[in-house]
Amino acid sequence: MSVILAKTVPALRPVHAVAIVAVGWALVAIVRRARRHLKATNLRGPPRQNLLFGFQKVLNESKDSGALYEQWAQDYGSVYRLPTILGNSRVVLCDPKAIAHFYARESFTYVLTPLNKVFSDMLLGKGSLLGSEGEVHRRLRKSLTPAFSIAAIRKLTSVFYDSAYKTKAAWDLILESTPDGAIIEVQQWMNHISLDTIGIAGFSHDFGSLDGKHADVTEVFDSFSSAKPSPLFAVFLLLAPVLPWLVKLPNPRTQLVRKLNASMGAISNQLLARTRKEKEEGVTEIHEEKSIIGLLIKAENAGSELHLSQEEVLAQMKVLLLAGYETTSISLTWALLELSRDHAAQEKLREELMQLGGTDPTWDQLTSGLPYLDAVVHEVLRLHPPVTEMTRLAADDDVLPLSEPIQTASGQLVDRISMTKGTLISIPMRSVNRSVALWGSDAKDFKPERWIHEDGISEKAKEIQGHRHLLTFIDGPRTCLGKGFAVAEFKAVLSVLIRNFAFELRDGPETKVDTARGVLPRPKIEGEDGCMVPLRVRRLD
Ligand code: HEM
Repeated sequence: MSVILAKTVPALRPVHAVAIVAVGWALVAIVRRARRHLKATNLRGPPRQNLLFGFQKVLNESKDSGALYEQWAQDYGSVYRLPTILGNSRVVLCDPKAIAHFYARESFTYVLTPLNKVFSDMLLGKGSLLGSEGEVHRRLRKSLTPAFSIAAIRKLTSVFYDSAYKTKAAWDLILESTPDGAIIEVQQWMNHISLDTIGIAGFSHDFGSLDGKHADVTEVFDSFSSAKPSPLFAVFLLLAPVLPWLVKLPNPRTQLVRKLNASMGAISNQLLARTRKEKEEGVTEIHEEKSIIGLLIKAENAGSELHLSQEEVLAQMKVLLLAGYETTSISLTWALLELSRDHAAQEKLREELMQLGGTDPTWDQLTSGLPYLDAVVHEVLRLHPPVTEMTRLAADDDVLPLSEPIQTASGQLVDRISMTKGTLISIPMRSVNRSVALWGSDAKDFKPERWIHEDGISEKAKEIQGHRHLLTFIDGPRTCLGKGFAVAEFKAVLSVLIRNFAFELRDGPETKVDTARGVLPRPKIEGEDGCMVPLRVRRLD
């Protein structure tokens, strides 16, 4: 019988397999589209101009994708459908109520896209907070949460100041012989500050980068901004939302991602081995129970409720290195840039800090006693969120409420929209943070005062949920776990630098600032290579 079958049924050739996959894919797409037509709100949106890439190419190549998202929101309403690659589309949410609804359901109804997962696994390995969802995400997050309580961060204040004072000492040395100031590339210094701070605060390890020690990991981070993606990789990136495996194909950018993973893994393994050994030997004072590494090791040995596998422990170490390093150094660099552009704000901040009589702000002053410092920090976080947008996949059908009714494609006014399973949803955080419709006509300006005056923030902006009505740390179950840490570090470091030094743009007030693609977008001077931010720094005695 089997001999007869072998003779009569032709073998499946690769071309047939590809055809079957393609037909299957097309069928799924047709069914999904039919469901969407029947069940989902028929949203308006810009008409497809490029059949292959939709608007994805325009967005990937744009220097200010936030402005594009904002223009479409003006033209088509605060929730709209955006054509993307190969006939696909995503729904863009700019409406505060819809965004709050979305974030409240993140990790369960709205889940990571296949591309999110591929990137996360390539960069951090399997089992990271950033690459997990649902109950697994909840368990991983719970194991780390005690390290980020107010009491735990308060204890770290001296670590933040130590990093700031090491920087001050190094700059004092540079400026000793140049009373009129010297040009200092501040971005690199902010990288050193955030790396050494997360090393000591999180892992009881001094990377020593502020003391001039070389850390492999910073070198790999740095190479991201100097490595231009090849034209082929740019095409892969465009197609990746539909064909995520494309980003795994060998290319210089992917190699860097893997190198960063390996480099963060090597450090994390070293730190874990040392701490495990110390634990065995009973050296408890080095890793307090509530420190990040202490908690991770505790979870590795915990019962089933919180247990973390070795792979998960390692992945969390990498998440914290990445999150603690990139985002904070980018924010500090933007702060120095904005204050170099706006001398009045810089002077006002200095005056507020000087009122403390030459001492460093206490924890209470850092958190609630210095309104202008608080205003500068939140204005920088509003204008320059290091993570600019995110895309997720609807795992279920859902109905999202709206703050204001929108018009559908058939002209109907609706105050809620229906969305079907399988829909891709994007939140353009940077665009919403800077939206004129929400923040008013001065939304694009650096204006710390808006955080101080009673009516400085419009009622519409106040509808945005999330830390201080910003989407910078997103919101909901995945909201940044380190936001208290980040804001306290940001304020402590800025308070020391602004009290002791004056900052100006190297080439005068007209200097144009651009962004370079690092792991995340980083500021740089327009027309210059890499991502350097050279400022004229002067000592204030
Ligand atoms: C200005 C500084 C920072 C900004 C703007 C920021 C922003 C963000 C954002 C947008 C996310 C969500 C990412 C996603 O789900 O795709 C996130 C997650 C996270 N951040 Fe931050 N972050 C900052 C600093 C930090 C620091 C200093 C730490 C730790 C020391 C940290 C730890 C984390 C962790 C652990 C997560 C994952 C949370 C989860 O999935 O449950 N972040 N952060």
